[in-house]
Amino acid sequence: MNPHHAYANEHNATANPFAVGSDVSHQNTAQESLWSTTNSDARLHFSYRETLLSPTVRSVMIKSIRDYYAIYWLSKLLNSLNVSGEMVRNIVDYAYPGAGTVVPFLLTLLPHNWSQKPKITSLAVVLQTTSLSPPLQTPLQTPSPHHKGNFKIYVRPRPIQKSESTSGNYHVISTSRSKTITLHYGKIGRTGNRLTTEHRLYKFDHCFSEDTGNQEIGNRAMGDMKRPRTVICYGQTGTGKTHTFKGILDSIGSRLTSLKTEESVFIQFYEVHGKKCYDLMEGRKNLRILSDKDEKVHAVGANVVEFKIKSKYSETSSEAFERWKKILEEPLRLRSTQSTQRNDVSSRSHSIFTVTLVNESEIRLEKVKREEELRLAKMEKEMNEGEVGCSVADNSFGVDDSSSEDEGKSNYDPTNHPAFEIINTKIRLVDLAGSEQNADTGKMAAQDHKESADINTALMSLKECIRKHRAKSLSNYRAHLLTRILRDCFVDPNHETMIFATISPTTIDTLHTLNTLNHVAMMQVRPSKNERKKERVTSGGGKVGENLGGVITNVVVEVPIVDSGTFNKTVGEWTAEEVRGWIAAANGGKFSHIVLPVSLKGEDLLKLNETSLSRLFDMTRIETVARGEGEGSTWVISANAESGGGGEGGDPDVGRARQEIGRELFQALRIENKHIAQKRLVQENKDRMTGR
Ligand SMILES: Nc1ncnc2c1ncn2[C@@H]1O[C@H](COP(=O)(O)OP(=O)(O)OP(=O)(O)O)[C@@H](O)[C@H]1O
Repeated sequence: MNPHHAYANEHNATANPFAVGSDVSHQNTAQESLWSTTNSDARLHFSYRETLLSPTVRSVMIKSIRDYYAIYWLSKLLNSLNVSGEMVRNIVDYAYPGAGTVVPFLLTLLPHNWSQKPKITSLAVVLQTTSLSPPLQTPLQTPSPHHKGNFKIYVRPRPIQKSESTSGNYHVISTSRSKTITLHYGKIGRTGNRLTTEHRLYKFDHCFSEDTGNQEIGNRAMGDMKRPRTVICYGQTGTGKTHTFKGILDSIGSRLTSLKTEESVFIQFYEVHGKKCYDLMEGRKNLRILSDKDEKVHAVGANVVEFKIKSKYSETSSEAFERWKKILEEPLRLRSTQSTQRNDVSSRSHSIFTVTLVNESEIRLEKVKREEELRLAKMEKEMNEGEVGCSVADNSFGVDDSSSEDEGKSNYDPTNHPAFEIINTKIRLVDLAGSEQNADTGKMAAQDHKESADINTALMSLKECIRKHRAKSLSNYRAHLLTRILRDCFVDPNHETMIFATISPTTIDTLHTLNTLNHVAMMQVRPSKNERKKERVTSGGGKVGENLGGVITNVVVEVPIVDSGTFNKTVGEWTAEEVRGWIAAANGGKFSHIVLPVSLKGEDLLKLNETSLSRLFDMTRIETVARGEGEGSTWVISANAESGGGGEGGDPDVGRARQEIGRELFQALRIENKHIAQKRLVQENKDRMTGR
């Protein structure tokens, strides 16, 4: 938004959608009612995103990210020169947050033939471009994640989309050396005049770059296919879980169909939606998930489709691969999707695909063994005549998801089910439902909220199970249907689990990305005994404990958000137009409803005290008119001034509100003035040192 747009006068009244004097309070009401259907967090998120996208904050934020890298490079270079730590600190202190200017300055100081000079020159180039290049960064003090055993965590950011960049989004993440990822988490203070940027460095088993293709992802997920494994795609809606899932499906297919064998694999594909389960291989038929006496989970009645790796010996790999794709076409289409605000085709269910590689001779052996067991059991029963067989309650997850010890066991005999015939290797691929947050749920109905809550519960259970398992304590996988299905991951030491956390690189998704990274970071670190007693980690914007396995460089920069190059003068030097521009954007737009006389300059403003400032404008509900004749009017009023005029003898509440605004305006002006004066001083010092 151009800050000047907030100022309206009679001449541009028709061009401005908020015409002079028109009452737009109904728009506020509509917005309020939308917000009232959700909770206060949503409001917070909306305003957070909008603020980060505003042009002024955007440029300060991008500069802050670049400065971070500039400082990093700078200290690295100076270190390589064996410059003393004190010197590095002094230079960095001096330069920050204007590291963009310190690079050319450094060039003037360094000898012409200095070997590192080209590097510094290229840094200057980096700083001049708008897109950020990933830094060659090593974590300064990253605690290495504990040995992760069978769990691996990968992070995959998706590329920024065209629509996102055209709406002013920019990168807030960067990956480096395949192991670390940095999230630049900007926070605007309540006054709107302070930006705090946290640069959070996380370390994982692998961090892919945005341009990594699905083939590389698939290869990583498949490994040598020798051990049973579960690959889980986890992340916020719209970050590429399904894209990754489909890529891995293709990789499995292409790996299998490259084999020269007429053997078969068996495929199951179903989805879990709330407490219901549907077979994607058979027209979304209702399924029941039951545990057998060994607590192995089975999708009872699920269609198990046989896929012959080569239908005949002469079939080529690409023909076989086409058959593979064909088999999966319908189930992929059938996946339950529903429109949300974030992603038009958003998965609101967990999809579970399994492929089982079967060794026929072992199947036969297993069958014979089972039949023998059944025969013996039958004989025993007949011998104990009169004794009633133990019938355990049906525990279809579709009906009951309680978590007692006996639950889930049934008299269902898995040997009759082909899914039981898991002999060699089983590959399970899970596309989790998107972790939708309240911020995205402005349009959600009550049913959707319930669905969202269930998804979040499932994801929390998953995280907890992984943590518990890694801490070698018992995982409560019975806590949720999803974790029951994934039971192998928590009980079978031979089972490998890989989590592909997908994230969005953009500003608007910062809070979600933070959430995803924090969660997967929590999964990767085995909690110590002490930590288990005293859990210090909170998610989202809260404080993050060291056990996240990441490093947080918390850099606080006070930035006069309004003064981002539009004018670099002290308040006393502002023209009337600059005054209006500042008023429109200062303190997060808090004064944008104020209309000052058009001729009021910066020096006039500084002469006014709090009371005189508050008398400059009149606050009535419908229309706010500046004091001077024909000097303009405005369309919205202070949140504090609900009714009536604020003039002498008017509503005392409005009078107080007006005084309050006057006081805040007075303070904001002084803070702004101080910022600009400080900045000017720093610049003068630099000029003096460089002899300009
Ligand atoms: N790595 C990537 N490269 C290119 N495009 C991608 C990548 N990841 C995601 N996309 C694109 O982003 C969009 C959203 O991706 P996708 O549907 O896979 O997200 P999702 O996380 O599965 O969302 P949901 O949870 O709502 O299903 C799609 O148009 C997809 O093609």
